[in-house]
Amino acid sequence: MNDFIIAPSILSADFARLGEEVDNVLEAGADIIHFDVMDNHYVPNLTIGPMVCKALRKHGVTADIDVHLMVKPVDRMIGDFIEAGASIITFHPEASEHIDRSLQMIREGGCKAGLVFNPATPLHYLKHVMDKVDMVLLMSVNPGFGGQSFIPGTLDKLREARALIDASGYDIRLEVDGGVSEKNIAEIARAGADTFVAGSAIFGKTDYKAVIDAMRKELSSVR
Ligand SMILES: O=C(CO)[C@@H](O)[C@H](O)COP(=O)(O)O
Ligand SMILES: [Fe+2]
Repeated sequence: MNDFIIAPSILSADFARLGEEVDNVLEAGADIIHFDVMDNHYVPNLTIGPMVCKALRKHGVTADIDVHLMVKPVDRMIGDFIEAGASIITFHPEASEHIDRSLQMIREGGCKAGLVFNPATPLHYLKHVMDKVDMVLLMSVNPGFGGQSFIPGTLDKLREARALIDASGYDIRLEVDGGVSEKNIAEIARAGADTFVAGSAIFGKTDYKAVIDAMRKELSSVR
């Protein structure tokens, strides 16, 4: 994977033209596709499931699909998304009865595994599973909706997560999700993130390439 990864969240795409939207954003320079799964139980919203992931694969999408599970319980969805062609599957530790088992299920299915931390969820869930995660995802908004404002306290939490990852010696990506735009992406990268989810900042504009290029320009000043 690239040093910095830009992952547009299709939550803000036009669902009536989803295949075309995904093609267009990849053509515009996105690295992977962020796929938000909400169940109206763990979070107060309802979105898309494994059938849509499978349909994108059938449509011809070959880029990595980064599935962010906001569902409870999680394990049944893990199997379904492995089967549907997910590349990365992340879940919220509070939503799993057995975090270690859920992580193992993801890797055994051939996908990369990750844990997602809400703004108020402590990072201590990572302590005993560092060897089983490929991705740590910090939410910079409360999960459930696109278009919210970045919570500034996430920057300190990113620094804390970066230190834990570096000290572990494992190859783990640090992703941030919520309120990311070309205006704050450099500051977020300086705090330690290497993977950036952006929904409304990209799909809310007509020229996806211009936004992604602007993000890359900002990131080039960081490393
Ligand atoms: O997981 C979520 C929201 O729960 C996100 O992936 C959002 O879709 C990000 O949207 P923006 O804040 O970038 O508009
Ligand atoms: Fe997300």
